Amino acid sequence: MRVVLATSNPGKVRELKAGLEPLGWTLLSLADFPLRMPKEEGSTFLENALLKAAYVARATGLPALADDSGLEVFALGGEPGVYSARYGGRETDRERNVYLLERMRHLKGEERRARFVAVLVLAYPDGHAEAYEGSVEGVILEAPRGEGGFGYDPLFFIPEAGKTFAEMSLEEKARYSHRGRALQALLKAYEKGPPPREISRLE
Ligand SMILES: Nc1ncnc2c1ncn2[C@H]1C[C@H](O)[C@@H](COP(=O)(O)OP(=O)(O)OP(=O)(O)O)O1
Ligand SMILES: [Mg+2]
Repeated sequence: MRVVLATSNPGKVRELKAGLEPLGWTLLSLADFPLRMPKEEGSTFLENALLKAAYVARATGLPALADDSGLEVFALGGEPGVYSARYGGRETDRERNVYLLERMRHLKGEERRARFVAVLVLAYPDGHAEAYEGSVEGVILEAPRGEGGFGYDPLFFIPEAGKTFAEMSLEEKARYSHRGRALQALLKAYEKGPPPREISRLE
């Protein structure tokens, strides 16, 4: 199967390519189809992922896989959530990390718990779409650690691993991460070919 990765985020492309390898799909990207992507105006990760995947599937005539994901800090009522990519209007990952630390300055210990959520939507040109979700809990450190990954990875610490996502290899991050878990769900659904449509159609 030929599938277009409907993301402009190089960090996501890297993780999706590695995670989908067992399926043997031919993966294309937005570099192969220069499209102007729709505004992500949904109020949930699912809505935004569906918006992106459905748009690219229609525009290319090929199945398309989109990822919408974000960080939810419990003590901040789920911030930054669906605003993770533009938190505080900050333009770069580094600036958004600084902004998040600022917002969390008053929070100590258990109050720094957070989760990462990823929703993958695989949309087909005929309008059929499927969603796969993954999440992981961790703690937001008081200073960044590690050079790998992207986004809030240098601040997101997994106690069980004793590392942030930015200190993990691609393989190790895939085992723990929200996106890795969503990919595992997709892989399981597709291990014997496309799953029956009636159980996976999005309304
Ligand atoms: N321009 C924007 N303004 C406000 N919020 C945004 C904007 N773009 C994305 N978001 C929100 C939607 C998502 O839930 C969250 C994380 O962004 P997300 O779209 O997953 O990452 P991304 O934009 O880096 O990759 P992608 O190319 O896959 O869309 O931030
Ligand atoms: Mg986006």
